[in-house]
Amino acid sequence: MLSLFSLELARMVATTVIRTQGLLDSQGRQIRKLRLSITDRCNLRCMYCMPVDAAFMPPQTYLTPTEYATIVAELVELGIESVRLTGGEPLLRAEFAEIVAALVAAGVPQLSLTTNGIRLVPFLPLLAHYGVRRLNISLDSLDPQTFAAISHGHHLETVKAAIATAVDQGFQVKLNMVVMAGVNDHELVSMVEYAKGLGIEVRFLELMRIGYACHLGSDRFVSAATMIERLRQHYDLRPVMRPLDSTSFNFETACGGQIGFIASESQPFCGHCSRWRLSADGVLRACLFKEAGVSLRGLSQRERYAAYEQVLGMKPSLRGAEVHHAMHQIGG
Ligand SMILES: Nc1nc2c(ncn2[C@@H]2O[C@H](COP(=O)(O)OP(=O)(O)OP(=O)(O)O)[C@@H](O)[C@H]2O)c(=O)[nH]1
Ligand SMILES: C[S@@+](CC[C@H](N)C(=O)[O-])C[C@H]1O[C@@H](n2cnc3c(N)ncnc32)[C@H](O)[C@@H]1O
Ligand code: SF4
Ligand code: SF4
Repeated sequence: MLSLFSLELARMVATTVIRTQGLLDSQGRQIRKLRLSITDRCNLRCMYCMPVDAAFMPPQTYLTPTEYATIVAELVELGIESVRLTGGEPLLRAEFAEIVAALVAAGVPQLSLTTNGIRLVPFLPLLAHYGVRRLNISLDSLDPQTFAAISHGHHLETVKAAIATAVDQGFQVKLNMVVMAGVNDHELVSMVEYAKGLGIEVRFLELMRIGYACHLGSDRFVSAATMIERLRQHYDLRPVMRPLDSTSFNFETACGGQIGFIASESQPFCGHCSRWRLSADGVLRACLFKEAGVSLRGLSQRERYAAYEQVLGMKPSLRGAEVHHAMHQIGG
């Protein structure tokens, strides 16, 4: 009886702390960004993300739009300032429009989207209506055959058309390209030129050792330092100031255009990490590279606040070397 009482008391003290201090962890990292995966399914099969015969969660395990809104409203109250919808491919989620509407109604200050772009164009009016202006679009190659070899889909023209339309309509678009040796690393300059032509930022991602990517040999890896060295042969790169918790570090070129690098392998950015992740089936995680998380499904409000407190203590100081859970299930 006494121990139950002590447990309850500890829970009350803990939740009082997050209610007053917000989501500040013991290493001084303030959690202010949430990556929200709304499905683990995808219409592509990128060679570093999932196998062709990938297994998916049953859709009935997904949180509902109302459940997302309830959780996100609580997290906004605790200091979450921005929510990025991701997946899997978020635009495949049947209730996408309802989720966006529910999140906006829940008071999310900034809502953004990471997508492969295939189904983007019909959603642009909805996104504009709800003020979702920041779109990160994945584009790993400008060559149709390489694009298909990486993604197992023949959608290069559709994605390029979606990028052009979104830019035309005033969305703030950033491109994400995962760079792999002997696959697409010869396209760094052409990607910079393509982005420059559209007046948008391109970010080159190091291949991370997560989930299905662990089956790729280390000889596929290209470090940001190598990419920069190659790009410096073509451009004068000037460093640009970025927020401390930015995933990328950026440069601008003398001829305009920003180039960023997401160097999670060679230069992990955990010291200032401000992100949590919520998977489509409701598991809240403190870190992309940690299997462990806490399921929020079916919890009462009091239990959820205790779960937030628990997750606050789960972010490592540094990421592990690799992790085997699937990127598309965690919310990449
Ligand atoms: N290790 C690690 N990688 C991350 C983290 N957040 C994002 N990334 C990597 O960066 C990639 C691109 O992220 P995006 O979805 O474009 O979003 P972002 O860069 O976090 O967001 P913005 O800064 O708002 O553009 C992800 O797919 C991951 O590969 C993180 O917290 N840890
Ligand atoms: C998992 S996807 C989800 C959103 C959407 N389907 C897309 O591709 O933009 C988010 C981002 O994760 C990146 N990604 C996935 N696996 C990765 C890996 N092993 N290393 C680096 N980036 C990876 C993708 O390139 C993409 O930019
Ligand atoms: S990276 Fe995105 S588009 Fe590619 S398979 Fe994974 S979820 Fe799909
Ligand atoms: S590896 Fe984990 S702690 Fe490090 S930046 Fe990514 S999510 Fe944050």
